Amino acid sequence: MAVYTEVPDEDLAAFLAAYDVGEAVSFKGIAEGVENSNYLLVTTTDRFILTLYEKRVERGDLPFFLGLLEHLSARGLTCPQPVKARDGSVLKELCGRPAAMVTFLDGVWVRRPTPEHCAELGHALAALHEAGRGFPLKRPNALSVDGWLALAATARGRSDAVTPGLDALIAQELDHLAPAFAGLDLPSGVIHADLFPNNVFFLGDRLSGLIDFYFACDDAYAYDLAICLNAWCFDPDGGYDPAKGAALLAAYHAARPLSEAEIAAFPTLARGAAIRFLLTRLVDWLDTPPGAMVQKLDPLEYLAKLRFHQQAESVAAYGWTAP
Ligand SMILES: Nc1ncnc2c1ncn2[C@@H]1O[C@H](COP(=O)(O)OP(=O)(O)O)[C@@H](O)[C@H]1O
Ligand SMILES: N[C@@H](CCOP(=O)(O)O)C(=O)O
Repeated sequence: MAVYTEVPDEDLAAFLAAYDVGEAVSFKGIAEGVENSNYLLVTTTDRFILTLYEKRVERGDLPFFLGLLEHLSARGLTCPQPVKARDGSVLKELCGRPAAMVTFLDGVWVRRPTPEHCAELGHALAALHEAGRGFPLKRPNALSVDGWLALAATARGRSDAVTPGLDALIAQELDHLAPAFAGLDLPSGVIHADLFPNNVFFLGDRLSGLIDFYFACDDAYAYDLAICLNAWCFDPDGGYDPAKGAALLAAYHAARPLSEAEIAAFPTLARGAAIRFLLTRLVDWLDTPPGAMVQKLDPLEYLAKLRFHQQAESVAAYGWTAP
């Protein structure tokens, strides 16, 4: 479920009066998503997504997220474009929440990605990294090493209830990753940081757009690629699929060549990307009250991915070597 805030008709009409988008024809809550309240709004002129930002999104981050969508759209990336009100602003208030309207993107997300989908993704991710250059606002990654340590502290003493030994494994992994990440000096800029299949739309076999930039931040480009490899290149049974990984890495490298340092760091980045989602899922798993209308995601899926990366000695473990 992702409608935390219900919007009465009269509040919607008052909100829309500030825009040149016509009048509402239909207005429906969207069940998918976890962070914010999203509505599909059809007006007499077009279709839009209306989002009310809920408590996990910092109000102070919204200019970064909305400004980034404008910056990327202006550079040809297909992503939602914030709709300007008549006064030129893109951020308003609705039902006591910060709220914005963005353009609707056609397409569907793929439940079972193939190597061809992964190649499309690799190309689009490199295009996103290139298009993000020159974006003037900065947002440090709150879910990098310091964020992982804070999440681990929140879960400490409770994780073994999810699977025995998890507390110690997390502590050992962070002892390894904290100095390893501190020693990295990789090409960085704006990254999406959550480009899972549900945030990538396809029309047929062609990628048609990217959504959900609410974890976007400044970090290493290759870390974003590692997040994608984790999210796209493992099969539902948990096995790593080298054909998907090779397709993703090759397509990315063809569009934005990876440096030797990025290639050498890839197994470390993949471990970091795995612990990041292991920890956020774990804390959500432990802290979400029974019966809450939020889909809890399995932390152990990411424990299995982490174990795979712990065995990887080089990027060759992912089925790809640089040409
Ligand atoms: N610009 C858009 N165009 C079309 N559908 C969208 C758009 N933005 C969001 N959606 C729909 O809303 C759902 C939830 O959006 P998302 O941004 O992933 O929510 P959350 O940030 O709450 O996880 C998506 O799965 C998609 O179906
Ligand atoms: N991709 C994250 C959860 C965030 O969900 P989204 O709907 O905002 O993409 C995970 O899988 O843990």
